[in-house]
Amino acid sequence: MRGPGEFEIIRDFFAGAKKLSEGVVVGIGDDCALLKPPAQGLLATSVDTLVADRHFPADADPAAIAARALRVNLSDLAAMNAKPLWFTLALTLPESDADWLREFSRGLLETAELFGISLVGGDTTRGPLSVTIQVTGSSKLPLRRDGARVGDGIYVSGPVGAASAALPVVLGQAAAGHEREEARRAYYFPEPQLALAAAIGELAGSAVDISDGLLADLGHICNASRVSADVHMESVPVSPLARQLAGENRALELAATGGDDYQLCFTVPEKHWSALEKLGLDIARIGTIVPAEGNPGVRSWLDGKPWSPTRSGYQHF
Ligand SMILES: Nc1ncnc2c1ncn2[C@@H]1O[C@H](COP(=O)(O)OP(=O)(O)O)[C@@H](O)[C@H]1O
Ligand SMILES: Cc1ncc(C[n+]2csc(CCOP(=O)(O)OP(=O)(O)O)c2C)c(N)n1
Ligand SMILES: [Mg+2]
Repeated sequence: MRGPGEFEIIRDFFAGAKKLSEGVVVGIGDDCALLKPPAQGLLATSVDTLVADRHFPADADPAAIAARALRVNLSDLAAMNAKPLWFTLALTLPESDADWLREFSRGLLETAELFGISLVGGDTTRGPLSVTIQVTGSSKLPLRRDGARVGDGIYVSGPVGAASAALPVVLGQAAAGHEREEARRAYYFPEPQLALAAAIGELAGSAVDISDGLLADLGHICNASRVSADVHMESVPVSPLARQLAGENRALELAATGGDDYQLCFTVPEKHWSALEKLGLDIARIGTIVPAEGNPGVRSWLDGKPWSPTRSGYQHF
């Protein structure tokens, strides 16, 4: 049976999100969306493409693919301390499959509702499966990568290593007993750290979300801020799931370089440390910003000795 055509796909699976939300003057259906920015703050915009078998298994549950695609984009808004407003979806499909589309749009629109962001447009094309989402938010107190200063504390928002330890389970290459569901959640449903970003907005000097790996993404803060970082690996909150799935040693490697966790890494100047502590957040101090002395970079230590992971963070090329 022939699946729905391009315009039926848009009408039946995505235009249902048309209910006008804040600032949407024209949503799905015209050549552009027309949007009214909030009176205060700056607009924050970011785009991430997820490619089948590169970012998610092609045969994954479509609702989970959609959830992950929107969540990783929301994570970029969190990294800048921006409140989600609107998003667009560019969907490339190898074929038109109504059952797949129904599940995909359900996962997408449920996630959108959960995080208070509205779908305002997109593009639907035929080709190898990929999902591109562009998000827009607004920020009154943006957190940038270039705001780290010598002496700042370096923090992570929560456990790292879970999603990359979960990958072999998700791909069906490793057996998992009772951890299977937790592994699926870690990989497909990363938690965008929007509330945490709002809480630290006035205290943090810089932030980045951890997509490629903790040390690699902290390296982006160092480069942008022209500083270096000392990271004490024994302070890194290694995910218990990563420990169970990968064992102690490999879990530390995955926590340092695995990526896909979408926790935030951020820096806080000393004058704000006591205010940060008073917030009572479940975060971990993992190191200190130090002078670049030539090349900005991240140095990691374990029990006082230099420690290097056996691989670097994720790079496409
Ligand atoms: N093809 C491109 N054209 C223009 N800017 C790009 C392109 N690819 C990435 N960038 C920009 O380079 C920076 C780093 O990109 P990336 O590592 O993908 O960021 P993130 O990890 O936050 O998604 C971002 O500011 C992004 O917008
Ligand atoms: C099937 C599959 N294989 C491997 C990975 C691991 N992986 C792929 S891309 C990536 C890094 C994050 O993606 P990227 O496109 O670099 O996002 P950005 O840093 O631009 O936000 C990781 C850890 C995965 N998520 N899924
Ligand atoms: Mg990347």
